[in-house]
Amino acid sequence: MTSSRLSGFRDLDVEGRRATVAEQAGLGAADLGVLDPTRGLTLDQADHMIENVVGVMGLPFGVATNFTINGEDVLVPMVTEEPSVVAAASNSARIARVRGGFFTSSTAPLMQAQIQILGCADPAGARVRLLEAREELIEAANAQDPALISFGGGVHDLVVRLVESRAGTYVVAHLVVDVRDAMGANAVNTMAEAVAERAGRIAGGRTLLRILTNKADMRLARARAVFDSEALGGPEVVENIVHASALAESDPYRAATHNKGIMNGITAVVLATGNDTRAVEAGAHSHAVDERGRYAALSHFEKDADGHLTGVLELPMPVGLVGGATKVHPVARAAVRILAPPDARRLAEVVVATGLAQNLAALRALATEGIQRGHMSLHARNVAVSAGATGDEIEKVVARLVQDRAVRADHAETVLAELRGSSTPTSGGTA
Ligand SMILES: CC(C)(COP(=O)([O-])OP(=O)([O-])OC[C@H]1O[C@@H](n2cnc3c(N)ncnc32)[C@H](O)[C@@H]1OP(=O)([O-])[O-])[C@@H](O)C(=O)NCCC(=O)NCCSC(=O)C[C@@](C)(O)CC(=O)[O-]
Ligand SMILES: NC(=O)C1=CN([C@@H]2O[C@H](COP(=O)(O)OP(=O)(O)OC[C@H]3O[C@@H](n4cnc5c(N)ncnc54)[C@H](OP(=O)(O)O)[C@@H]3O)[C@@H](O)[C@H]2O)C=CC1
Repeated sequence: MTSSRLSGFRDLDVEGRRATVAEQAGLGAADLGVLDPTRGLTLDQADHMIENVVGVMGLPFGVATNFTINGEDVLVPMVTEEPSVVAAASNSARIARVRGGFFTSSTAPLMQAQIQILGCADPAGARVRLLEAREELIEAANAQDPALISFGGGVHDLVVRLVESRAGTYVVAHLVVDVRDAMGANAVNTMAEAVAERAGRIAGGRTLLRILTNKADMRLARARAVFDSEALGGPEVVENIVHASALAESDPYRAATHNKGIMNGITAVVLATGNDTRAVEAGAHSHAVDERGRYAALSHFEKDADGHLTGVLELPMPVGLVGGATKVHPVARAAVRILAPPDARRLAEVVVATGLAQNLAALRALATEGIQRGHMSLHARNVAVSAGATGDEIEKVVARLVQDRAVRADHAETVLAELRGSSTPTSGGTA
């Protein structure tokens, strides 16, 4: 990647943008041909992915510009139905660049599978017996996935917890598995199922659930950035964003929306790369519960000693490069080619950096002019099209809706009727 700072990129047509991305990412133009809606996922491929297939649904695939992560420029592929998300991520990344962009780190890719054991007469004793059998259980689990072992992964540890419930005490054994470049659900579930019966016998109970936990708190990725005070709009903006962050750290009503803003970025990259959005979302929301049991903001913003804004975001990021839809979906493969991450950890870090960028853009808008001007002026295109505008009419209707500060379907229909020289408003989408 030569540069992600692509001035004027948004003003190109789709073909022009695609050629620019291919050039910047060092790809041949044909590599991104699958992004053409007529050449993406085929019905036959879809029919092999899920059940009862009757079609394929398209979603917009964009790239966020301006990202520098650990000193390297990268174009970030994003799939989302929501207007202003890609613009917002690009906008924040542009501001972050002033002070070096995003800096990221991550833990080893450790996923955990749980084995629930019921009816142990002596749960404390069962726990210790299981820990005594650690080597035997790890060896049996590792035997399930020689490929993973050959890549340097495999079971890393055995942890045993006692969980009190309204139905009694459960002994819950966790296989902690280094899944390397996989998301890892299938790999760890296979291992848990293979050793569960033996674990139950050692514990003196009956095994029930054998499944990974989506609270992937041993597989964390982090991003931080310094957002220049002047580029943000001055010291007052920094102050206001700190207050916005503080409210989200203390008030679950605000935290839910704050975190939704983060997930605008995260889910878009996870989806673009064919990863499991629900697994990432479940992990994120479980991580948002703080040590006092309260749901809180995932990110934190502070003013640094020089008066600039620092932002940090850390959360579980179970994304892979080798399994699931990432491997079979042609568009997901194109997204991975654009990003070219050397491994799944790097992909996880890019996802979290995008989440932080997305969060900052929304907070900056909220802490200054409000969300509606920037968001609604991009949303206005949807409204214009829903009202029936086509071709050149779309931009003309958008301009009027924004100018009149009335991004509404009824107003779009009135404006469209005026443009067409008719006094009767069009009725949505039928023109
Ligand atoms: C929308 C902007 C970016 C406009 O911001 P602006 O300052 O009017 O834009 P600008 O024209 O000055 O451009 C600034 C940069 O933004 C990018 N940009 C700007 N426009 C485009 C575009 N059309 N296409 C592509 N990129 C665009 C682009 O990078 C550009 O720089 P350049 O690279 O061109 O030199 C700004 O108002 C913003 O960041 N708003 C936040 C929008 C947002 O967060 N949307 C998410 C939906 S709202 C929501 O779901 C979550 C929320 C808000 O509730 C979360 C929360 O409460 O915390
Ligand atoms: N609760 C949840 O989140 C659940 C999620 N899922 C789904 O599971 C899927 C992901 O499972 P996952 O285990 O990642 O997928 P896969 O089983 O498709 O891929 C993992 C396998 O890929 C092989 N592999 C090849 N190269 C590598 C490498 N470099 N690093 C690691 N493994 C490598 C390994 O062995 P080998 O070659 O022997 O295959 C490994 O076991 C997703 O589709 C997800 O939706 C499923 C159940 C529950």
